[in-house]
Amino acid sequence: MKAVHFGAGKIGRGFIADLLHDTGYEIVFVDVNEKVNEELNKYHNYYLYVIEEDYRRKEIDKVSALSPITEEDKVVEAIVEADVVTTAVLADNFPKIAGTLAKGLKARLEAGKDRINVIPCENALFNGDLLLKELVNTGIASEEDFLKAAAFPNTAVDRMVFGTDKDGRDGIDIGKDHELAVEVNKLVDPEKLPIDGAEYTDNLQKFLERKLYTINCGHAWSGYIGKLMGYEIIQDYFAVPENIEMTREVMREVAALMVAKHGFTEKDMEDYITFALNRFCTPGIKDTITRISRAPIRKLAPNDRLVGPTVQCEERGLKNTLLLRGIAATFLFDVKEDEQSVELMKYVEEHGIEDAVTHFTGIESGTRMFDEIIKDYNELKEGK
Ligand SMILES: NC(=O)c1ccc[n+]([C@@H]2O[C@H](COP(=O)([O-])OP(=O)(O)OC[C@H]3O[C@@H](n4cnc5c(N)ncnc54)[C@H](O)[C@@H]3O)[C@@H](O)[C@H]2O)c1
Ligand SMILES: O=P(O)(O)OC[C@@H](O)[C@@H](O)[C@H](O)[C@H](O)CO
Repeated sequence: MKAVHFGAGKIGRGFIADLLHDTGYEIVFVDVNEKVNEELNKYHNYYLYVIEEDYRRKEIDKVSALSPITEEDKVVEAIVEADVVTTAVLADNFPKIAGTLAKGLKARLEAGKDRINVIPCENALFNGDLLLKELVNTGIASEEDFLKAAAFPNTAVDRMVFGTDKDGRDGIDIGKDHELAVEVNKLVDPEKLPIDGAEYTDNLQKFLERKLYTINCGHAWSGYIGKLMGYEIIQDYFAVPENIEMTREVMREVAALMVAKHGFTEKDMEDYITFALNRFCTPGIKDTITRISRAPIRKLAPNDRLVGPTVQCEERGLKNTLLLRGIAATFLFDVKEDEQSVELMKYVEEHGIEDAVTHFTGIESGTRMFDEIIKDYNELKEGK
């Protein structure tokens, strides 16, 4: 069996390819990073190291890599021959992979190939729908044709993964726990599950929102607030018990929403928060705030991890005080190496914070939430 996977980064190699490999697929990675591609093509294997098992080494073999820039024809051929396609490139990069993927799917149709599962593994609500939209935007085929060629289930993706240099090779440290939840009803054949070790659900939104709005929200929130407190490594922030409690409180705001909206029990949510915080504090790992809070414009989108739960709490009359403060802190995330941070800072400078809040979050001026964000922003800016 053959898999084509876009994005040989940390989640790509450290999680998705791990599951694909254990399912029995040979994996062709498609990545723009020539150095990673060279190493994959030189050794046809790489290593993962399981953090909680004293960094036990696990080999992933039968791999190769192609560049979508210099070898697009070969990528298209590989898609034609593939049994499954997956992605982990960051959802912001969907427009960049869409052209090549669209050509591959069109070629499958022309070759009379069976419908294939295209499974995006990105932190974004409804990532399958988003990817399909980008494919249609290429104009290479119609939505109807793409749906004839492939199924695009939405997913939720969760694993700790960190790049590492060990044994003179580029490897990945991985957490033992993981979750790849896939919308089963959108698969080509819900009876034929394409990836072992994934979970298949017909109520993805429930699990997706719990993950994105609790783990990723708590994570990003801690990064934005932590950076203003002077931290660079998130484990240093979590080394202080008061900080853990502050993050627990913001996650509890989300938990109340998950209980009200999705019917999780309060205990389910308390356990989930504890699980998440324990993971954030795993001894021996170092995760930078610039990574966990990366791409702030994506993270400020109306249905993403910060604004999504904040607005839904407001609509249900639930507390969102800390969530609002986290949104305000995001507008102060000033990191020169992060393209979206640079764009965000420039927008605020040119248009003012009031305009920026509505522009990026969709929260209108004249609302209580808007006023709170502006108040918090001004306080945080003055170092209060
Ligand atoms: N890192 C985590 O802990 C984690 C956990 C769960 C989910 N995620 C999600 O997984 C996805 C990948 O994140 P990551 O941490 O692996 O990022 P990463 O930066 O390590 O990997 C992304 C990879 O995509 C490649 N890429 C970018 N543009 C491309 C293009 N046009 N064509 C082909 N390849 C391209 C990059 O070169 C890189 O190798 C994201 O959506 C992220 O939100 C990450
Ligand atoms: O990948 P992002 O930028 O959407 O979010 C950053 C982190 O919160 C995220 O990568 C987590 O570490 C991961 O989702 C845990 O499974």
